[in-house]
Amino acid sequence: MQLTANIQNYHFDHILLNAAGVMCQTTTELDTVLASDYTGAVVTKSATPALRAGNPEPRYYEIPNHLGTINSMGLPNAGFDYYMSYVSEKQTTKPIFFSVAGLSKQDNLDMLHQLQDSKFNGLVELNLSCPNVPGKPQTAYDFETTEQILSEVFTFFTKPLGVKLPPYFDIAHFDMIANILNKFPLAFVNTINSIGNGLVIDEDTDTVVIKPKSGFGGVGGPLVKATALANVRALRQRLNSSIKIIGTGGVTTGRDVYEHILCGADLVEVGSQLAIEGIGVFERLEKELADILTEKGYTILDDARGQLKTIS
Ligand SMILES: O=C1NC(=O)NC(C(=O)O)N1
Repeated sequence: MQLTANIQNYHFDHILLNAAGVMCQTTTELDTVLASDYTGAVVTKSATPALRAGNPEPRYYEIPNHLGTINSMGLPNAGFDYYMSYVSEKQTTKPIFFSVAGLSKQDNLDMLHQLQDSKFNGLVELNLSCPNVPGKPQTAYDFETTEQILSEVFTFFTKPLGVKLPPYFDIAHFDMIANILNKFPLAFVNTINSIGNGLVIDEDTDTVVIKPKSGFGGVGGPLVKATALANVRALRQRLNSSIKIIGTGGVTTGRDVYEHILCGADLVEVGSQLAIEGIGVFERLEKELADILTEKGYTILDDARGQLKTIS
């Protein structure tokens, strides 16, 4: 079974990888994802210019009954230079995605200038959708600002760049963000980030389950799958074919991976379920996906990609 994908001249022998934020904050975690025989790549924790402790704990919670997760990490990370030295020294045949999440436009421009001027030969993910920095909006919900940032970025950035988007919930917004993104030579779009500012209550104590922002946090896992699939499908239908799609959100089984592929995803990321199950999730998901493809008569993944049927 051929389970491969390409983004520009990057080839992926496997289509699964971690979602930024999960199992990617330290060199040990990054090495663990890279070393797996069932991942096609790794993405770093979204870096800010300086090291960040992030939000106060508790800031992560696994919702009972396998419903998913809620988090308000607040971009804790070892700082841009830490990840730059990791990617500069790392010998690997697997592509690396370097994720950046500046707290301002200037932060993002500064980090992208450093990446542009560096020897880094992987792909860059501009995270425009973190919902958990108190007082900061999710940039990609502001269409004008998003277009302005991308306009400035592409005056100098020539390496493969993609954006990590928040979920959209309105067809008009799918149209608006796609019209903006199609103006730029993006290598990929990664959709979705967690569904921002959800609220989960502990049924024993009638208390919120995370401390930051009085309990409001990004929701991931099974609870977000329908929204994740819709965003992959809607953007695939609207974006230029040169812009590849990374599908993220709600993946706990090979069937979920397959549904992201049906909607048009080229690569599929695993966040909550990786945090819950550990590195072994990738082998399980790939085997389950391969079984589904075989059952449906496919021998290569490409033939299933985008083949979602509608009702005529
Ligand atoms: O972009 C992000 N999405 C999340 O759900 N959480 C993290 C974070 O809070 O650092 N960042």
